[in-house]
Amino acid sequence: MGRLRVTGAGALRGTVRVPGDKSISHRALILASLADGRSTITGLSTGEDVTHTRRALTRFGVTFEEQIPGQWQVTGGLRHEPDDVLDCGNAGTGIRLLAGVCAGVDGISVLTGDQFLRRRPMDRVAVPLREMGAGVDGREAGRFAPLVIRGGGLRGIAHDSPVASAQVKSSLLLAGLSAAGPTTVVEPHPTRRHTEEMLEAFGGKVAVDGASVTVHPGTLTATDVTVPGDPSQAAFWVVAGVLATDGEIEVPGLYLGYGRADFVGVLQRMGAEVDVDEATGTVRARASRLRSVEIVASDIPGAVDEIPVLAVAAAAAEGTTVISGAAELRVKESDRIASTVKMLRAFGVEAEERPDGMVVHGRADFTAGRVDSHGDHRIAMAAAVAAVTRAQGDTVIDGWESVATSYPGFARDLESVAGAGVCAPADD
Ligand SMILES: O=C(O)C1=C[C@@H](OP(=O)(O)O)[C@@H](O)[C@H](O)C1
Ligand SMILES: C=C(OP(=O)(O)O)C(=O)O
Repeated sequence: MGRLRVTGAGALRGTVRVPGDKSISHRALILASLADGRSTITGLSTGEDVTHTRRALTRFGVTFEEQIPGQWQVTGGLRHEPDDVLDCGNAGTGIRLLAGVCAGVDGISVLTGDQFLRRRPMDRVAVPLREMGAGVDGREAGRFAPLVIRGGGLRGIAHDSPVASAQVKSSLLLAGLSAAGPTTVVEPHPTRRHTEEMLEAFGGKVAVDGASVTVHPGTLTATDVTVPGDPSQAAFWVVAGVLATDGEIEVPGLYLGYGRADFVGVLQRMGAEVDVDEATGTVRARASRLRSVEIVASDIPGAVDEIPVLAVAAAAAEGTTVISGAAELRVKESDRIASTVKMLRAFGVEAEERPDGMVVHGRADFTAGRVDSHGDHRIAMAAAVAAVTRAQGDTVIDGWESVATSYPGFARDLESVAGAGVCAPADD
């Protein structure tokens, strides 16, 4: 198992260019595959999740050619069932969005993933896709992958989603492209709008009205997509800049659209010196004194993947932070309520689980610890931020290899802001 040793550093300074947005990358690959003609995608995420989605799409006969690093030419026209099992790796976004695609094509598709993905709930897409007319089966009556989908002959539905999930919404919108009649999804809280935004760019007919989205069936036309930087990855550097004794970090070129950068507002509520330049998509962070905050249900959809690193910020704040309305965290790559609390405790922080969140008691310094990522990239990266900014001594993070799912160059970027030698592979 891969391990990373991280040493504390007083100063964290510089500019970090994060990888292309993971959510946008999955969608760019899928929509370019469905579209007729050739699309060029520039700045695609280099993470393994997105690579799995690209490879899965080749099973449908779509071709991808990397012209220069990060720039892909896609020849779309996906119409037929895949010729092999689709391995989605660790990617919840990949499997759920592809399930929608598979429901829309005539024939049989089988989708699976790694040991973590096979534990995550799939009934949230299986149930509405069945209602649209697809046959969806899987382990435990379709609750878990591997999933077997018999696609084609769909009808549009109106789905009241019990969970605020952009993956569920997107899965149904993708299936809806080939259904008879419009498909509407209503969410309990509005979530990120990448699928809606990109469907429009590819000539799809989609209408957003608050928490309700409707797609009309139709074909897509190839277009070129430039993938902006991933705000979820930027969050690690922003929190690092805020927590460092001497911190000043900027992250340019980010997607700052709806439902993705709400972590900035949460940090500002905590008293962090963080500002945003919308024109250049830049977020800048400076070392700040933080106070505790309440993070509630309405904060979650726009900061869902940032909760582990926001919990690290809370652990360094004065007072007690309560996070609620975040039960969805239990069904991510790990149970992120349990794994975040365990990670904080490994640094000597007092923290408790709640069924739908956690309580974090802030303290001035962390003790260096040994942390387990639980196979979860966001826990590993949040731990690295805690270790480099606040821990006294060296920290070893077990399961560091999970970081490759979304941010293979994270350790290199950490050295670029904190100094060469601040982290290194560990043997013990
Ligand atoms: O649609 C997406 O790209 C994503 C939606 C979120 O998941 P849910 O839809 O399950 O909330 C998020 O956690 C995930 O990292 C990416
Ligand atoms: C939850 C995540 O991704 P996914 O659901 O695509 O596995 C994530 O990247 O934090």
